Amino acid sequence: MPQTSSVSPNIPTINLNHDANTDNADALEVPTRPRLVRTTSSLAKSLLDIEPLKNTVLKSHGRPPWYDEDGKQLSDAFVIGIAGGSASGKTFVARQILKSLGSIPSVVILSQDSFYKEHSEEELELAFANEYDFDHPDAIDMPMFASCLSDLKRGRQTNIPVYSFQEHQRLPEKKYLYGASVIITEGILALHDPKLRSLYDLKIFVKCDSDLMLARRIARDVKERGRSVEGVLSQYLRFVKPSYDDFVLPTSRYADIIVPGLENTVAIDLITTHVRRQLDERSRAFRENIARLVPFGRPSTPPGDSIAALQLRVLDQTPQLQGIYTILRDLTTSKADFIFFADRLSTLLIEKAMEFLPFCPKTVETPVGVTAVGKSLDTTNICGVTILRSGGPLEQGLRRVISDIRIGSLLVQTDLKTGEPLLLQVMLPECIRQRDRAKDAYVFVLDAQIGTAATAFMAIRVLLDHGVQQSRIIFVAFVVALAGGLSALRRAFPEMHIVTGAVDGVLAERRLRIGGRKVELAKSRSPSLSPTIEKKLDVVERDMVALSIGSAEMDEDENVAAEGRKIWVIEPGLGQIGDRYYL
Ligand SMILES: Nc1ncnc2c1ncn2[C@@H]1O[C@H](COP(=O)(O)OP(=O)(O)O)[C@@H](O)[C@H]1O
Ligand SMILES: O=c1ccn([C@@H]2O[C@H](COP(=O)(O)O)[C@@H](O)[C@H]2O)c(=O)[nH]1
Repeated sequence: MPQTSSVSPNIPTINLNHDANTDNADALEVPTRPRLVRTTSSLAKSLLDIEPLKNTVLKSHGRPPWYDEDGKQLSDAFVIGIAGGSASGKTFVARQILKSLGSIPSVVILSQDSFYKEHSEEELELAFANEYDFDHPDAIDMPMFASCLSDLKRGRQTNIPVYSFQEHQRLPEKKYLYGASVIITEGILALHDPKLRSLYDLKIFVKCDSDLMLARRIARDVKERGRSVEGVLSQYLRFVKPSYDDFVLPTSRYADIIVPGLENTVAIDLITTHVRRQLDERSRAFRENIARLVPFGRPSTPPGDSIAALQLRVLDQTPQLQGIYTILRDLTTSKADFIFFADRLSTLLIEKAMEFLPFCPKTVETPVGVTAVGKSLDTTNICGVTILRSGGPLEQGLRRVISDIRIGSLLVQTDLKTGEPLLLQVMLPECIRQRDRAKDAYVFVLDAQIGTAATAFMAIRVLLDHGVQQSRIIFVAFVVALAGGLSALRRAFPEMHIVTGAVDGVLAERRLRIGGRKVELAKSRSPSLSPTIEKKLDVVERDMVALSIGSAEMDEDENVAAEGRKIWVIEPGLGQIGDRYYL
């Protein structure tokens, strides 16, 4: 008999999405504002320290765009199905694949165990007496399994059941999952159901010696699942082994690859090479493509025409509003004034955005005993989603107007190598996380500005993936650039609403030169600038860098250091609003 190994694998995974996946609504109300995101190298170190969890989206360096310039999903997630006997090493193989894939964007190991059916009192009695057959295909809710997997594969969110082996029962809570580009499904009957099989891009069967499986199962069930050796043996002889022979082993004929349950590094190398190739074929330059579609720079049509064509809801340009913008645009405005006027403006913008909400007629009795007919708003399914960090200054206005509103957040940063946006964290309010509520939700998306529109595309796509209706998304921004990605955004999402107070003409290209950790904007300055303004400019430029590269660590790529990296800046603009507000 082969020797079992007691050495646990060193697994490089970290769950950046962990908090976002909790059902803790408080965590959603007060999103954290990460100033600095850890470097890839420090991430990699932490990855080595943390045991991966099943049924959790694990991310190593963010999710690049999964949709095209029309806002449509480009490709489904890559799904691997792993079947094999109990304790054959399915989870081990899944984790090894994860480890070998290295810096893949986001992955989830979805366990078939989550889909054991709910058990009645009688069934529970049998289960605790080791007399319930958990190994028959009927024990698993295959339609629910296939439906959750299908949602995840198509990029939709899903709410999967949570199963307790100790209690032999499905728990009342559900687990929210969203955003995996690779899904590894594992379970004894993962290849049994034809509908499930049709969802896999790669089918694996882990074949292992029966004695080894039994030995491993006894060790695991006693240690982790609160069982006795006698109980495990009795269940094994009565149900596990017969079902393995009748239902599990026969599914090996559907597998693309049979992997041994021990010493399987070569097989895992082959699998990961295949998966990596498949993922490379799916990746695509998104931001570059929008720029090709609608060349950035200066607007080609008069602003009035563009505003009408783009269906922007712009605040009336009263002298009072112009006064606020003048203060906010002014480089010399103090931080205190900037915050004060940004807060004022955010309230005006949100009040305007409220026009898209469904007010209903309401009759009230006034203090003088007369009835008055008015309007009221049910705020249950109204929420906000802030794009971190620059959308934060709009939250103040939203809370002033709807005091009890739930506000979630999305952290999107620019990949320094590709210039593409990366989705790093998703923390959404409950009314979006639950599919049946998402379709009724009205969502204010808060971001300081729309320039290239790459971040806006990502935010809208996340909401649509959750089932939010496009016409119920209200994007609120302090400023938008006419000659940026706005028209592509409008073309992709014609029904969503955009509310702003300023439409600026130009989206200018700048070069960022990165030398070591020093970053400069390569735009020449007037020689007559006073030292104070020079100093201020340094701060603003540093902040612009933060705008364009987020708070991601700068890489040390030598080519980039020499040539500079291309970034886009709205002109005249307000500078880096998030940083001027917070720093
Ligand atoms: N290839 C392997 N080499 C060494 N130990 C393994 C291997 N595959 C599985 N194991 C060990 O066997 C036990 C059961 O494996 P696991 O992957 O949890 O089984 P399954 O998911 O199929 O029920 C675990 O302790 C695991 O570490
Ligand atoms: O409540 C339960 C549910 C399932 N089982 C046993 O678990 C294995 C499947 O899990 P693996 O991780 O693939 O081993 C299956 O053979 C069932 O017999 C259980 O004992 N109690």
